[in-house]
Order: sequence, then C-alpha cells, then structure tokens
Amino acid sequence: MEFPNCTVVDHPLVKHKLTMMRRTETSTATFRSLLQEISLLLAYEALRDLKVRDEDIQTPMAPMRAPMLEGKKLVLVAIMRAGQGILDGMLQLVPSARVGHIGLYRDPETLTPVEYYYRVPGQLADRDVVVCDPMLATGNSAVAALQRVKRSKPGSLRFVCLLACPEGLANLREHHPDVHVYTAAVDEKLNEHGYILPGLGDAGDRLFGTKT
Ligand SMILES: O=P(O)(O)OC[C@H]1O[C@H](OP(=O)(O)OP(=O)(O)O)[C@H](O)[C@@H]1O
Ligand SMILES: O=c1cc[nH]c(=O)[nH]1
Repeated sequence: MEFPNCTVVDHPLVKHKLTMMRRTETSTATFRSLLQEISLLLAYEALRDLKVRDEDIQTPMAPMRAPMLEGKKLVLVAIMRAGQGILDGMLQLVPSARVGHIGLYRDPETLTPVEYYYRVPGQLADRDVVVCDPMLATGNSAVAALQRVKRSKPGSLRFVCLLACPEGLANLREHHPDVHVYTAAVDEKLNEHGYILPGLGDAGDRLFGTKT
C-alpha cells in the first residue's frame, strides 16, 4: 500500500536490522545498539534535502570551494522516552544539531498522550526540525508533539520513526498534512490496545529494559 505522506526506507541493511529488533529474544543491549544504527540510516534519507553552503577550503593539493552542512540549523526533537534511541543515532550523523525533548506518555485506557515535559530550542523560524519517536501507532503522540512544536513556527518539520501503521499515518495526515514521515516499515494494523501488529512490542520497555 502507498502512503502519500510517508517514505519507507527499505534499504536491505534497514530491513535486516529491523527484523533483529522485532525478535522477542533480542536483548535490551542489542535492541539499543540496533536502534542507534538504524536511526543513522533513517536520518541519511530523512535529511537528504538539507541545505549546504559552499566554503573556501584547502586540500593538500589545491584550494577549492566545497559544500558544508549548515548543521546548527537542524533541531532534533525526541519524544520521550523511546525517541531518545533515535536521537542518539541521528546525533552521530549530525553532532552539531540542536536538541529538544518532549515528555509524553500514552494513557493506556484512552490512548491519548499526556505531556509531562517540554524543552525545545526557541527561535525555530529558520530551522529544520525533525521530531523522532520509534513508534507511530494511533499517531496521537506524534500529532500532539508536532502541534506543540508548530507553536514556534519552525522553518520545516518532519517526523522520523522506526515503525508506522496505516492508522497512525492517516491520523498524522489528517492533522499535519504538511509533515512528511520517514520510517523503516509500515506494519499491518493496530490491535485493540493500540499496539502495532506484528510490531516489536513496547519500544520504551525494550530500549530501557523496564518490562515488568
Ligand atoms: O502513536 P501512539 O498511539 O501515540 O503511540 C506511540 C507512543 O507510544 C510509545 O510511548 P509510550 O507512551 O509507551 O511512552 P514511553 O516512551 O515512556 O514508554 C511510543 O514511544 C510513542 O511515543
Ligand atoms: O506497538 C506499540 C504502540 C505504541 N507504543 C509502542 O511502544 N509500541
């Protein structure tokens, strides 16, 4: 199925790492390092249109004008907790990016997000903002996070996740048709508790080892 607001990064390396992450027997340590690795690959695709500016440099052979990223224009915003895993991977690729955090958890009964923390750099007007969270399930958390960031009128806004589903993509498209999603896969559907099927379970618990 095609989703107009979504790019599926279906590189073989991404597919392989995602399969390893899905497996029940994958340890917390392995899950964490795989999320970092896969996020780096997702970022490669999601940041394809970042602006570069030519600078005068000197190679050992000759002077030249060469493109450099305007790194400080990028703001990476992690939805806590699990977004931290994606953030860590993306920061390896763009260490000079500014960082924001939005604390949200999903009320297990209503599946609506509850905000408990917000700290994002101000002055977003000329900055490219990437909001990240591994799971786009109902999409309610992403919709709320993007709404919050939009109050600061960012120059551009995109969303990076590990796994999406049709319900979450539809919700996001309805509320934020201007925000493009980059993901490693779009799974089949949600179950009655709002979990992605086949999915990978609770991303935060798997990343931090908090499953009881
Ligand atoms: O699309 P949604 O239906 O809103 O679900 C997605 C949210 O659920 C997970 O977080 P959770 O609320 O479990 O919090 P946690 O990261 O603290 O575990 C996930 O990391 C997303 O933030
Ligand atoms: O499948 C899901 C849905 C929401 N949050 C998760 O961590 N996993």
